[in-house]
Amino acid sequence: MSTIRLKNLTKTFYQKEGEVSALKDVSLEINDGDIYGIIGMSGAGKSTLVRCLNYLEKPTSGQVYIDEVELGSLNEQQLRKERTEIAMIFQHFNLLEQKNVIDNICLPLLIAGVTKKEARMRAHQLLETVGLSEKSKAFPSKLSGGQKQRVAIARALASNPKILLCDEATSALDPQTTKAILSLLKEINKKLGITIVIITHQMEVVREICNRVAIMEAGEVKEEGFVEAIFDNPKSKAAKHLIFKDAGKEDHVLGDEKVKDLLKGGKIVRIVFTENSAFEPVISNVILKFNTPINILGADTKNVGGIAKGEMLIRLPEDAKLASEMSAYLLERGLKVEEVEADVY
Ligand SMILES: Nc1ncnc2c1ncn2[C@@H]1O[C@H](COP(=O)(O)OP(=O)(O)OP(=O)(O)O)[C@@H](O)[C@H]1O
Repeated sequence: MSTIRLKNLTKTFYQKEGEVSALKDVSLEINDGDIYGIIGMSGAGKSTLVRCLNYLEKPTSGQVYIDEVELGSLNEQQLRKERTEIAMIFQHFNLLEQKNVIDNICLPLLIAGVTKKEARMRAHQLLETVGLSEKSKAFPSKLSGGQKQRVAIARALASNPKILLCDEATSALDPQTTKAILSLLKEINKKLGITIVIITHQMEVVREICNRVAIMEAGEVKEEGFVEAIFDNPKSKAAKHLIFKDAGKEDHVLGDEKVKDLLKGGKIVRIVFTENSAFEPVISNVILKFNTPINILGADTKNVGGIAKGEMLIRLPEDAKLASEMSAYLLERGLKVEEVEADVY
């Protein structure tokens, strides 16, 4: 297990066309055993952050501490050693196509000086851990995306890392395979006690397995904290944006154009229910009490860190007084009610 501390990290790329500030004063603390999500839209700086985290990219300023060792203070050899404790998996798996599964997993062990016999034994154990024993002799071209990622995870675990960095590791996978890989990562985190950092642009990935999350936009961390707290009550525009997009996703009620149309009418609010409250009585009661229909735009239940949460998007009537009375009524019933502003989308 391992603690990661980023302190006032900046990274500026100097190019002919000008400077790009990919990271601006990023400070984060990732605790032992966390499954920590770093989420943001394309260009937010996620990949730069993760490359700075293991010093594949040297930050322009600021410090990276792994278990209180500052990576900037290490020489090349020490840094290489430290890096063996930080493994990484990628969106496109990065397996060697000309080597079979077992040889792909053996490779980092052989490079580290482990004997061939030992490496093969360990590789077979790792294949079992990732549930792919029957594919030991297959070549990557014969594997599905999910199977390739399992091999990549086994290879990453070969060096007994303290930290596993996952850079968009499920972005190329279908939803069902994504779930299976995320549940494997969760198991690895629990059983082997490895701290996991997940870089993603998908809120559902964060919801599914992360305990904490940092939301990035334009090189900055806009919001950071426990996933459940941010899901219930997002404060920054960046968090609201990601959560709102996620809310409309599963029932396909809200396509992009449709949302823009809907935002033209009365206020849209997002309501979050816990396990102990149900959608229906509250919504029926509000309709009965105010004798006014409300438009339900989408509703579903989501798994937030293992807890079932209900979520609903409704449009309140255009009459501002009535809308605010309805909001107040919902709030009084202990629901989280949050207005979705047009500029959040
Ligand atoms: N080597 C580089 N040279 C110049 N600019 C770079 C370099 N790497 C990244 N950038 C710029 O830094 C910014 C952040 O990029 P980064 O790849 O970290 O974002 P990201 O959040 O990972 O995006 P994506 O999800 O699209 O990969 C972008 O404006 C990008 O163009």
